[in-house]
Amino acid sequence: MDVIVRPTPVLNGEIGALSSKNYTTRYLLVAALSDGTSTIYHPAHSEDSDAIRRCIRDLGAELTEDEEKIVIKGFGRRPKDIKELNVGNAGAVLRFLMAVASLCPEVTFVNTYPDSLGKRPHDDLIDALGQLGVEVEHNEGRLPITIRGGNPKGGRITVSGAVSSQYLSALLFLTPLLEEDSEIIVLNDLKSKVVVGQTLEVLEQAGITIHAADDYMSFKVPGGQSYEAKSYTVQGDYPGSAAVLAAAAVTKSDVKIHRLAENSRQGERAIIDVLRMMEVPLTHENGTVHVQGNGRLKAVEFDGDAATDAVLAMVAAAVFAEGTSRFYNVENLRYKECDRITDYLAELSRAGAKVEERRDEIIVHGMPEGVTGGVTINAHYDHRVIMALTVVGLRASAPLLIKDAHHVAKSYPQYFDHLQALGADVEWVK
Ligand SMILES: O=C(O)C1=C[C@@H](OP(=O)(O)O)[C@@H](O)[C@H](O)C1
Ligand SMILES: C=C(OP(=O)(O)O)C(=O)O
Repeated sequence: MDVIVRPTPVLNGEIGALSSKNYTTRYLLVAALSDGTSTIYHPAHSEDSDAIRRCIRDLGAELTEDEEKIVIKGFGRRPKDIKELNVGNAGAVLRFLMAVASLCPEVTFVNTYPDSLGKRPHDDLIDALGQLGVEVEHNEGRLPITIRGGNPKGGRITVSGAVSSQYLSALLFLTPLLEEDSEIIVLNDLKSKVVVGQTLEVLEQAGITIHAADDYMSFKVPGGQSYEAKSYTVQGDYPGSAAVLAAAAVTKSDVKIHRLAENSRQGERAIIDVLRMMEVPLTHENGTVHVQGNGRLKAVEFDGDAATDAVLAMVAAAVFAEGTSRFYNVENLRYKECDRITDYLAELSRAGAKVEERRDEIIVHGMPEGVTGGVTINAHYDHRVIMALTVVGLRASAPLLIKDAHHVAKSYPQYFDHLQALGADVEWVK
């Protein structure tokens, strides 16, 4: 399915934020790793959250769901002996479950997105699991991957954080369940460090003790722990909402998004600060962000690693700013659903934006007069590319046709419904 995005000068209205992808993944996982029955209120509904629902059910968790909540009876440290898991295109789900699979005799993760998740590297996690005595068969660090676990005991593990924080998070979920104490040492920097804060927050809520160094480069994990069964409430999602906020920032708007907690640990909360730096009129009070855009924005310089999943939306806003913006420290955007530097900038250029890439930077020469548009965009299987190009299309002279825009459902199936509700001229076409 494709989407046509037509120029839309004005956006007005209110929406509730979608539920957080990252917290939904984590709460479903810790509920599955407990022996009791947990309840998760307002879980996300998307392809990635369906993927973890499906996989933990395959591993032996019992799930019952209604409109408001999901009740999960976990499998604790004894997942079912199953042969195959399909995580769809969900990177975090794959990495977290690769660690959990080391409690199973033999599980194969199949490759259903050869051109997206199938291209992403997992070597650093494979190496770390190897140190625990887990045997991993793989295709040059990529899917399909077979894990032959059995009985890892714990101990000293080193893991590189240079490509993704998800490898470290995976080990933090696994090691408390092992018989012996573990020490995890992070080598070569740690990208997306703020997301590890979300992992630690959820582990603490699940009754797990971890001793983390302040810089998150080393951890002491007591072994023999059990996940407690609990009730959790999923907060609103900043990465997805960042795209809607960017849309409001580049138009004349009066837009409110509710359910975005001011004190959230999501790094992508920085979209608010970045839009403020761009001099977009907005307020953030009582969980509601209110943007009253006038279409005028100023260029910014920003360390994108602090808000990994909102950088594409920030860049889309910068396309219309006065001056040159620079988003630095973003190399790990290259290892996502597509290469979010080269592939994304190719699509932005096609739409008429003036952008330049470095190995770890995105540079945007702002065009307050707007871009030409009138072209077809390749989504590269990437929900965040789709959302960001939609923002650009709202302020193009001629419509953008985004091919395969249904991949937006990886994290935000209702994205185009939300934009339509705010008055955006977007339309699904076959
Ligand atoms: O732990 C997580 O849930 C995530 C970590 C981040 O990935 P990296 O650590 O690979 O940057 C983020 O981009 C991804 O959407 C979700
Ligand atoms: C990169 C993302 O997700 P994942 O790594 O879980 O596939 C994302 O949601 O933008």
